[in-house]
Amino acid sequence: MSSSKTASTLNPRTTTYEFCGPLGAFAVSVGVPFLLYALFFACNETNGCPPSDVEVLHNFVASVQTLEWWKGLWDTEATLIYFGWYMFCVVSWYILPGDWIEGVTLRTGGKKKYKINAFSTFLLAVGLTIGHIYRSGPEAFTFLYEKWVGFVTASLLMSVLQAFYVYAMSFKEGKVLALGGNSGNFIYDFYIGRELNPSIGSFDIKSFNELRPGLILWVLVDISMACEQAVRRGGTITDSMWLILLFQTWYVADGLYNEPAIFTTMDIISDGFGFMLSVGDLAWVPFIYSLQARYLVFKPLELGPLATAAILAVKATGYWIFRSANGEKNDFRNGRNPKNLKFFETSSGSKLLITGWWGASRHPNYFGDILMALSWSLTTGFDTPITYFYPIYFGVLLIHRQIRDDENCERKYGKDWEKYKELVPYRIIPKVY
Ligand SMILES: NC(=O)C1=CN([C@@H]2O[C@H](COP(=O)(O)OP(=O)(O)OC[C@H]3O[C@@H](n4cnc5c(N)ncnc54)[C@H](OP(=O)(O)O)[C@@H]3O)[C@@H](O)[C@H]2O)C=CC1
Ligand SMILES: CC(C)=CCC[C@@H](C)[C@H]1CC=C2C3=C(CC[C@@]21C)[C@@]1(C)CC[C@H](O)C(C)(C)[C@@H]1CC3
Repeated sequence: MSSSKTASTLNPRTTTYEFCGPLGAFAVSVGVPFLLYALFFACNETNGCPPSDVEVLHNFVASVQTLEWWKGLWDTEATLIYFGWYMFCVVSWYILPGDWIEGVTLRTGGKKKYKINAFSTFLLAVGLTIGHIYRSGPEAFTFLYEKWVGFVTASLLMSVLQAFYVYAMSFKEGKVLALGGNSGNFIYDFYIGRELNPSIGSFDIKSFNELRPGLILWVLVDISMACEQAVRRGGTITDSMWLILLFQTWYVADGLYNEPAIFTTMDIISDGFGFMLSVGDLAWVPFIYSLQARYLVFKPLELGPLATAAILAVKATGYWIFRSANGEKNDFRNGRNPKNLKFFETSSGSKLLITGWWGASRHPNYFGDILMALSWSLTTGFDTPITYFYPIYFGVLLIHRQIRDDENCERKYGKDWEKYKELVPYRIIPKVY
């Protein structure tokens, strides 16, 4: 077989588009950076959240027309700190000890190996931060609040640079491309991700970005918001700030502690690494997911014991569903079945769970995740719809993800997937959707 024939068998052309094709890919690529800035300018202490005054809006539109305003998006110090932070994560990956574990079997028949030390990187980063605050006071860690826009720009710059790098490197010989990212259309492939697992030596770029620089930064951003609130309130923070700090730190710590579970997710198994994931991991997660904490800096809120208990109940229910569902699947995919769950065997040889959480709906983990997202927004009360952006976006993302995953599974399992759908008819919320 000629080498070009081998390449086309291994990496077939993508013939169907997701995200409404190149136009949709272009819209999201422009829309995500736009939203990152828009959610800051539409929700901050100077303009309000949302700006209520027509004059504020008018002044804002006028200032955008000046060069000075555009220059304000750039902050050299923030950029240097951000790139330093990224290097800290890379060096931690390299020097901190960790087991090397195998991911799932790739379509080439091989398996990739990943170093498991995301949780220790998290402990190191948070430990150093808390030590710094303890020594120098909360005012020493408010710079993420003060230089917000500069950090957003820096993270966008890093996302764009990485997306171009992986796109260019994907043309080197012998690369395994994502089945959905090889359309030949630059805009689409750049966005979706052309190469399945871009890496530099044993350093896997996709899983590294998904778990470390953005996810851990999100917790540091929340800590910085709590510090800013503490400075303003003479050293104390509100119960709502404690809650958001606890919830989101828990969510991140849980994801990192269960690092091996990420190797059975859709992003790692079937999606390529392109602008969608680079900007999602590096900019969107730390600077959009922390919106509630940033809001609570300038709108401090004491919830009281009843509201706190109710919000805790929503969070705990969501977490219980999310963790047990992800645990059941991860155990099962790694050859364990401690709960003795029933399954059916597909003709591809792979098995699908049909009892336990995966018998209640086809994506029970999404349901738990949405409940947790809702609990985070509830900590901000009901004065503005803007802090509810996250659960709304997340609902849309997960519904879209469920459709994409259903299509992937249909391709993988053919008629068996139809049978599975009859056995498990609900998509996300058991008995409802
Ligand atoms: N916070 C955030 O912003 C986001 C969080 N997430 C979270 O990430 C996690 C991973 O999500 P994602 O990868 O999309 O989806 P899942 O973890 O649900 O994984 C989907 C895969 O699971 C396998 N599977 C499906 N049904 C069964 C079954 N019955 N038994 C065994 N295996 C089955 C299939 O792969 P195969 O059969 O090939 O193994 C399928 O492709 C979720 O918890 C989600 O909530 C996701 C996106 C954003
Ligand atoms: C349009 C746009 C900005 C898309 C990007 C989506 C990304 C933000 C998400 C895609 C999948 C994600 C996952 C997590 C964070 C968000 C992104 C990157 C995750 C790391 C969060 C923590 C969880 O425990 C998780 C490990 C299960 C999860 C994996 C998927």
